[in-house]
Amino acid sequence: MPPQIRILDDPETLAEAAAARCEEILRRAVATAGTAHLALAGGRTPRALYRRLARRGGIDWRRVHVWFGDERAVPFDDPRSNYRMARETLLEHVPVPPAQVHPMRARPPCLRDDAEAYAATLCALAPLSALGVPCLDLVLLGLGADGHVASLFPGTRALAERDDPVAAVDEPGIEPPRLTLTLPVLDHARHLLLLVAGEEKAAVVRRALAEAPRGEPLPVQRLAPRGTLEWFLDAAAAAGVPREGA
Ligand SMILES: O=C1O[C@H](COP(=O)(O)O)[C@@H](O)[C@H](O)[C@H]1O
Repeated sequence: MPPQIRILDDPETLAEAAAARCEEILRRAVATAGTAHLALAGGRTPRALYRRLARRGGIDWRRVHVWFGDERAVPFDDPRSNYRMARETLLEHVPVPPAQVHPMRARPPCLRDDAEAYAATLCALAPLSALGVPCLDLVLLGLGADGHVASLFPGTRALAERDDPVAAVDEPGIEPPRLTLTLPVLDHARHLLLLVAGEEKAAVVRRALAEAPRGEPLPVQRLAPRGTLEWFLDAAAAAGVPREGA
């Protein structure tokens, strides 16, 4: 299925539209399966979305499992922690049972053990494909200016991981080290929402969506989703993307 691209006027409108779409997907998953599995993005872009999601009344959070797409190897109270950001903007404002929130522990020098432990919990609680890959209902992603999604950075080993659902990202140039979901898990999600805002992302968005492929594909271009992929862009990030009818 080709990606769907939605261009919203500004970050606030983007957050509102993405919140409505998340609510719709989570409601449908709960209605269908009784439980929904959601993976959160970190970084700056999703904060406004999480604040809006916390205020929407249509999600039965008691039936949602909350996972993380990636995490930095910092304590959970560190300002760089994706879990801390999600807790402050969303999780402490909704009635999700604590046992259904699954922060990623990333503690060097045990990063590989932490990756294995997270993968084991994910595989135990989420539905699995015939090949044993976790199938999450909704995975939220951001996009780095270098084209990274989750913590799948250009040129890193984690980007090439095809077997393990969770990988350690501990290589020169990545500071602090991280844990990340891998491409097979992202590709098996029923819905991927990619949120991108700000003029500093316009060049990477243009390269990913509007330019002829050149050189090594960006991490975001390595996505091969079995489900839907929806891009939510604000006008600044979408500056180089041709508009329909333009
Ligand atoms: O490092 C990260 O970056 C991406 C993009 O973050 P943003 O601040 O530019 O929105 C994010 O999706 C990822 O979770 C985070 O760890």
